[in-house]
Amino acid sequence: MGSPPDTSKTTKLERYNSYLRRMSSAKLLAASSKVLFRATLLATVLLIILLTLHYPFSLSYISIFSYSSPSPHRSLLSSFSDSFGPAWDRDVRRSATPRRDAGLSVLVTGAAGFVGSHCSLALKKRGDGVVGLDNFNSYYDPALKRSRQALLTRHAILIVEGDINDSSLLTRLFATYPFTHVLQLAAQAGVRYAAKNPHSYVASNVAGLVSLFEVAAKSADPQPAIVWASSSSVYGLNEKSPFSESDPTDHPASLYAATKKAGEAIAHTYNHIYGLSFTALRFFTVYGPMGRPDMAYFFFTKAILAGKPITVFRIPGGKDVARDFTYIDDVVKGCLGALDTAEKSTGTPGGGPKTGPAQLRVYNLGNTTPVPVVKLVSILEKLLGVRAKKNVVTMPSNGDVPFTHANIRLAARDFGYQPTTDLSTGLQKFVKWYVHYYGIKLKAEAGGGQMAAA
Ligand SMILES: O=C(O)[C@H]1O[C@H](OP(=O)(O)OP(=O)(O)OC[C@H]2O[C@@H](n3ccc(=O)[nH]c3=O)[C@H](O)[C@@H]2O)[C@H](O)[C@@H](O)[C@@H]1O
Repeated sequence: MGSPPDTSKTTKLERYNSYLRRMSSAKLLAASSKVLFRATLLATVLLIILLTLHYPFSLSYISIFSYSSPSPHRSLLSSFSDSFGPAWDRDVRRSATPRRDAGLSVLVTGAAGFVGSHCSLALKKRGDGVVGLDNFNSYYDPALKRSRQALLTRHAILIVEGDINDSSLLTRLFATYPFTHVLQLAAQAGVRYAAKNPHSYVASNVAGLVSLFEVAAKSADPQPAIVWASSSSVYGLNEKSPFSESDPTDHPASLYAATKKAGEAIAHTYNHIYGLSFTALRFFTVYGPMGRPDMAYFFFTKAILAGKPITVFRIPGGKDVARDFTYIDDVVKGCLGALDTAEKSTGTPGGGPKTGPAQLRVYNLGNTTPVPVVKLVSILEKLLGVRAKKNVVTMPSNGDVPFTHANIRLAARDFGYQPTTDLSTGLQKFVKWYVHYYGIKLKAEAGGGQMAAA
């Protein structure tokens, strides 16, 4: 018999092979876990990007703009109008639903605008539901509109990006939520710009208005009550002072004024035929924090701080041009008062006959104290601590009127409108916001305690 084979070497080899096999499967496992982890991470990132593009408001509660930043860029959060779907519907309903008993649900058009953003915040703060609509056009710095949007987003107010001329978007909004009110502030503003770009006024202030009224009359169920921005400019070359709502408005001095006057006539028609409830608010040169850069008090401030000249208009014959400058907080109170007292529309949804006459109102929202523009400049000089370089010229005849002065008796009687902010106080608040927003430091100059921009 031969000796048994020596298996010790074979056994060692097998053990070694099995060790190698265990090692390589462990490595394989580790490697495949890494791949799996990376793939999951990539998929998550892709999913987030997709969600952001398609359901912007779901993520827009995360604040990405600073209120004080002068140049927030357009973000992924902005295009709502082409994002219809269950998440969009849910976001609209969430933003539109009031948080108080008998609260209003208001569609605010022009919500990224000056008056629109302030009104939206005030409504939301008292527990009303608000959905904004804005086309974010570039008539003035869209970054400021995005900044206002960011502020509204932080208060859980959704702004849908779209135009009032987009009937299908409007129809979709009303189908998604039964808004009780519309605060129609989307418009092409500015008196002198109308000479440069007349068609933009017709597109927004006439065609856009008709588009909104059509949907409100024929698609919305229930029909909302509509409160909307007319303008003190409809008084045109009126010489009677103060201006009362019953004064004639037959002499508009600008195409802007003419389109606002047309808006009042169009509202009358939709009230008469379809029973839509309308309240027109004639705003008198509204100013304040987060204001419009195309307005004189705003661009005067910018020019004065930059040491650049400003042009101050005078009426032929040397009289001062004057405006009934009205502070934003006073106007907001007027807008809310008008909404609160607006009666329901009386039409039949679908555009059928009205069941009875509907409310049709017009109110001045002014300050009642006209101030010469030269006085406005001297207040700014004091607040900024810089002397303005003034070019005083005769007012060109491209849309401006010599003066405005509101009689507010009707608004006071019907919803307690009472402006409380004088121009100095209001401009002080504006300047405080302006220097903060644009990161400007006003510093004391050596000697004389004068202030200057750093
Ligand atoms: O109340 C209104 O109905 C209107 O108020 C303002 O229009 P306006 O009063 O002309 O406001 P600004 O453009 O800010 O002008 C204010 C005053 O400064 C004067 N101004 C304007 C520009 C300029 O370079 N120099 C100057 O002296 C104007 O003549 C006016 O008296 C708004 O721009 C309109 O959108 C609004 O509808």
